[in-house]
Amino acid sequence: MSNPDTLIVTSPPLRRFPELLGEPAATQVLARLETELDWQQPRLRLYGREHPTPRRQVWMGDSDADYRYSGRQFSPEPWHPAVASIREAVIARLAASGISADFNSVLLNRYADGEERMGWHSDDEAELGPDPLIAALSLGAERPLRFRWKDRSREAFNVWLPHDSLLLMGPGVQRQLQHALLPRRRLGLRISLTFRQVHPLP
Ligand SMILES: O=C(O)CCC(=O)C(=O)O
Ligand SMILES: [Fe+2]
Repeated sequence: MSNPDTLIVTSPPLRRFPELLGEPAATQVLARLETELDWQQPRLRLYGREHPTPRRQVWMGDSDADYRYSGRQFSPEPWHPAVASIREAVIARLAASGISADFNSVLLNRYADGEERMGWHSDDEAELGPDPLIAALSLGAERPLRFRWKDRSREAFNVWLPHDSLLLMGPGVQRQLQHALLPRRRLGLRISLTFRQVHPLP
């Protein structure tokens, strides 16, 4: 079988699929997202002080998929056609593995270099429901996503995310683990697209 996926953790399910889009499509779409999206750098409040987010991001999705992230409310941008077709490719790849998923929104993260990063968190906002399924496509520089268990007696681990790989965080991952994209030296541009299903709160 070509493109076998790697089961990193069985329970809760954490799985990496190589080559979602193939070349040259993956490299072309990276350049397109880099230039065509309106990348934002919101300021974050941390320990009572404001800091620029150490990366840029775009929140995209269906118009009713309002979302809170790091204490901020985001209204999604409309689907960019390239992102809409990536969403279809993600859903199709998961379906081919017997996983039924739908996504009404995506957070795109742009890390210009190895200094840019994302701190420890779980994607456990109420809008995502109790057991979200999140699928993350990585484009550009290969970096590790670091995972640690909320039960700190278990060992933390890295998941390396090569260009064009898809990481699936299944039910329970956000409840049991946190993840972070830690700074690393000498790395170039990376863009990740983390697809989610948001259930707007009443
Ligand atoms: O850039 C990554 O791979 C991680 C992104 C992430 O954790 C998120 O969007 O919640
Ligand atoms: Fe996350």
